[in-house]
Amino acid sequence: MIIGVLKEIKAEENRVSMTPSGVEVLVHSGHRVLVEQGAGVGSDFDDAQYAHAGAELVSIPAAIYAQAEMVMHVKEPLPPEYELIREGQVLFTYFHFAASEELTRAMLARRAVCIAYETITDQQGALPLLTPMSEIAGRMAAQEAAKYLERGQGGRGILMGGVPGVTPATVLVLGGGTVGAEAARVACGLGAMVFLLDTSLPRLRHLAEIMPKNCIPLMSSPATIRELAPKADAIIGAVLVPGAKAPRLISRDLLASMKKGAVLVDVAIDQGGCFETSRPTTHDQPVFEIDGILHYCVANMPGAVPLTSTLALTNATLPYALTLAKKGWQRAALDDAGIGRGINMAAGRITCQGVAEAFGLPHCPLETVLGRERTV
Ligand SMILES: NC(=O)C1=CN([C@@H]2O[C@H](COP(=O)(O)OP(=O)(O)OC[C@H]3O[C@@H](n4cnc5c(N)ncnc54)[C@H](O)[C@@H]3O)[C@@H](O)[C@H]2O)C=CC1
Ligand SMILES: CC(=O)C(=O)O
Ligand SMILES: [Mg+2]
Repeated sequence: MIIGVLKEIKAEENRVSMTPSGVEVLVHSGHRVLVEQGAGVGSDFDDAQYAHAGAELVSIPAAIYAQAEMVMHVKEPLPPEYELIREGQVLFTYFHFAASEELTRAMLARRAVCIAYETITDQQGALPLLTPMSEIAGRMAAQEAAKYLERGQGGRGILMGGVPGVTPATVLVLGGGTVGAEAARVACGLGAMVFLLDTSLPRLRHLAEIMPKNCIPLMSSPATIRELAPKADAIIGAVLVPGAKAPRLISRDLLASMKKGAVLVDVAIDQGGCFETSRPTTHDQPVFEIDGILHYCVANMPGAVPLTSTLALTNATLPYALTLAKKGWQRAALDDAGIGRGINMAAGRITCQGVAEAFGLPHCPLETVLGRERTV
């Protein structure tokens, strides 16, 4: 298969979808890998390393879109790329379609095969291509909350851990999955008092066993959120219903009950955000203020730590890229239902229910598309 690795064009996105060592494995498995010149620079990989790994360096992204059967990215395609995408071309990247009707309609119109890292599942039902970036974003979320709580950054001016004799910050984490647990762990490590909310009782039981004593796992409910939000110095949004728009857990009205200079970090912004007042921001201007509350809503947080993120991402994506390249997407999806769950769109149809529901568009089961594909 011909595989394309593009340079990311989203603001301050320094990751690349494949390391030189990943390219080497793909090439040794018999595939051609076209890498855009300079694609790895932000992650400290130069063109010579990719050439040494067997990649063909290409200067124009359009030439990669024209030749590659599978294009790998980190973030979703942006408007300048839309018209380069060919019918039936496999795009393998984070899409987060439920957050963008424009992207959804554009990919449908291109009739691309969109395989979303974030909805592929493994045999335990976990999200193996989302998890490493969630680990990073979760840890970062606590760091960013600590930073923006500083007075000079616009925050309340409270130190996460306090000091002996002085109360630490109170942190409310909504969602106790990968992001939430990592955020809570780092906030606890800094010494904060942490409330970690989830709707899954088995998950709360597990969290109660593994988290430190200054973390209190609690059942999430509107009443509990209403009770804790006014006490919080920082709230971290970390909920997920895979493929679907994030549930809205903090309304604008609730902001009025919160402390001025408190910080909201909406990690779930890539699925539309779990605070009513959230809108996506970028690393060059990560925060904005509404009703005296600071909002941090960067949709590609791991892009800020590319030396960690690119390695972690390739560790997770490479086995899937190898399978897709070897078998083709149809066979791969038939053999592994978890890969099938990654296919959000194919043949001009939406095959992920959450995405279809987000915009009231028709859903077509993947089996139907595969049946059609098999007969053409
Ligand atoms: N902004 C960024 O740069 C990044 C964002 N993310 C996003 O962070 C979000 C969380 O990801 P993960 O932790 O990996 O997901 P996860 O699936 O591991 O955890 C989500 C948790 O939310 C819980 N949940 C669902 N509805 C809830 C509700 N109403 N109240 C409380 N808890 C609820 C679930 O039970 C689950 O435990 C996703 O939207 C993901 O895409 C992940 C990485 C980077
Ligand atoms: C998960 C995701 O969207 C990111 O790492 O940017
Ligand atoms: Mg997870």
